[in-house]
Amino acid sequence: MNVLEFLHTRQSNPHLQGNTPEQGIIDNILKAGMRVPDHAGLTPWRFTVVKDEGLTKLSKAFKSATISDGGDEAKIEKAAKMPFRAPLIIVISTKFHQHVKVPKQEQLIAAGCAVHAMQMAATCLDLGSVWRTGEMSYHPLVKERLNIELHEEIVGFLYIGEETKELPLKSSKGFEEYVSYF
Ligand SMILES: Cc1cc2nc3c(=O)[nH]c(=O)nc-3n(C[C@H](O)[C@H](O)[C@H](O)COP(=O)(O)O)c2cc1C
Repeated sequence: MNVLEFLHTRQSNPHLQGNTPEQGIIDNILKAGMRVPDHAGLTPWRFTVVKDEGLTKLSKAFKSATISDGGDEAKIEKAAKMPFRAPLIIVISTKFHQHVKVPKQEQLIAAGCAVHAMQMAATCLDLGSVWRTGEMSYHPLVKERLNIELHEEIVGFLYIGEETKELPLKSSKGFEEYVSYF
């Protein structure tokens, strides 16, 4: 498949499991995240790799956060299970810098590009992945447990693993109604 075909057909897969990807695979994914457009070269992102015992620690963080919000038993149980939906999660967060030419929003966008680049790298490495956020990504307790400062943003939890279910190729949205020429 050439790169254009790849871009035209990429899609997520939330059905993930299998072994923890080897370190070489993880490194290649992280390397793709580092290659994104970055105004003034600020590197306004941080990647936190969560695997093995880290998944249990993240589960405990999600559970504590849900308890602190007064969630019921079902919600607490659901939150605690979330990190086990894949053997590897990369948490992408911002690392905002003060810069006269680069407002925060550009730095947030660059961090988002890193998520997308890593998702595409995972696909190239024959792994499935899905970009998730949800309540837990905005929760101060979760940030604290992940050593992410409260004024930073969690841009995504990128769940990565072997695909346990092959999904049919979705049809592409047409671009015409979203495009105008000036
Ligand atoms: C910033 C962001 C946050 C997202 N958060 C979630 C999420 O919490 N849960 C979810 O099921 N999908 C979430 N998605 C959407 C999925 O990653 C995915 O793009 C969507 O299911 C469509 O599938 P596709 O990527 O195959 O087109 C998010 C996407 C983005 C860009």
